[in-house]
Amino acid sequence: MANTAHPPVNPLSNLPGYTFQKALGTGAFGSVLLYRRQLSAGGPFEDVAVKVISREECADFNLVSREVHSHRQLVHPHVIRFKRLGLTPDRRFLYMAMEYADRGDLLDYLRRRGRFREHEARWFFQQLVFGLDYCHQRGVVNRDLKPENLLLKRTPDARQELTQGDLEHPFNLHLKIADFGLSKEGVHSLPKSRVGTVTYMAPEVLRAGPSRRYDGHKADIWSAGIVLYVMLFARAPFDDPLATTDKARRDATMQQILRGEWTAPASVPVSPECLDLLRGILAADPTVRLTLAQIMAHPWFSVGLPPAALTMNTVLVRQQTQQPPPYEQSVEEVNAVLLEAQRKAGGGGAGGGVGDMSDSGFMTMIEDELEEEQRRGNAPFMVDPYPGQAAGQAGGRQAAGQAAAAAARR
Ligand SMILES: Nc1ncnc2c1ncn2[C@@H]1O[C@H](COP(=O)(O)OP(=O)(O)OP(=O)(O)O)[C@@H](O)[C@H]1O
Repeated sequence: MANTAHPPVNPLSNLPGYTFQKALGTGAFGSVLLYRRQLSAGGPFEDVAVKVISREECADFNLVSREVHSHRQLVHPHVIRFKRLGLTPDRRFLYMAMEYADRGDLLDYLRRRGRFREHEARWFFQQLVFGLDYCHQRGVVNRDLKPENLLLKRTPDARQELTQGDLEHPFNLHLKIADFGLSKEGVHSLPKSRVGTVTYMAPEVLRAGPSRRYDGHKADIWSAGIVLYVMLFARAPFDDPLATTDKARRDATMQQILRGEWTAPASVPVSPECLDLLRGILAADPTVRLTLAQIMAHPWFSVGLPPAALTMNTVLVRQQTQQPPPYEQSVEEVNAVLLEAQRKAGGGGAGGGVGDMSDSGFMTMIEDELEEEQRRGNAPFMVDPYPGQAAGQAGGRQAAGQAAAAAARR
């Protein structure tokens, strides 16, 4: 698709306090850029990752609104923190400033380092599960968990001796869930997530359609299980690497997922407890799949965790519900930006309104994206985005618990 509204190199050039550093990457809908910003006049600086979304190409502001409001209220050590939504000085782009994860994503790290040892995989998996459980308790499902969307950030107390060349040791890294779906249906007409890998999708997601619903929480748990498998074995449980085209590979992968049959490579030694957990998570039938509470109670998962880590999320959610954490922008300010973006862009997508979003209404804002797609007559995920086209044209365990427990106290 012609990108008629490609952002300039430095779209915030006239925004006081923001200094461009470098481009971080490009997603389905726009760019992500690194900025250094001054928090107050003469005050300290911080690095922020800034997502830039073209207003012209944004087809559904309602969806953007929901994603922004979801992300904004997630305040957790294992979730990328949302900071601010605004319009660029030229008014052509929405920008979203977020916490910057300075060590790239889990996929890149895995590629460079090779498969993790079991205790290293557990370190990251514990963080993923804590972050995911928090999101679910706050009423937010992710539906796009994959190593590319799990970002890494050097821990403040990282130990120099744990670096390996230019690679940090896993125990120096905190995992943070990113990407709350801004790239999905509505923001761009051909979302990359639909085109991209099906590797992390649960069988019930592949089967979903207008008359077949699925539970997004269970689907997230499946995806987390695939992430664990990939960390342990550096390959996906469902795949056909010998397929000759991308489409054939995707089709074969989907069939394998639907059959729900997977094995662990015999060449990689993994403990029986770990395999038992994987079997519980990668159960094709979502009704027998382990819940997050069951995962957290599993002997393989809980190794090295202080008891407080396991109750942290409940405490945190209770505290945040009673007294919302200090957000940089009020809900009214965010809504004003969204309304402004929508108005000038000529009305935006279906429904349009953003006025029903409030802090108190947040907990009722549970996953209804599927419903929305169904209303629009889309059968998500079973759709081949390129019908009739050839493929290729489309262009320290203890520390985890301590971090968790410390966050619970904050
Ligand atoms: N908060 C962040 N800190 C550091 N890097 C980030 C941050 N957010 C995104 N990035 C990086 O920017 C790039 C683009 O991210 P983005 O989320 O837009 O796209 P994507 O995940 O590749 O695709 P899609 O959004 O379609 O799933 C990725 O390489 C990602 O790792």
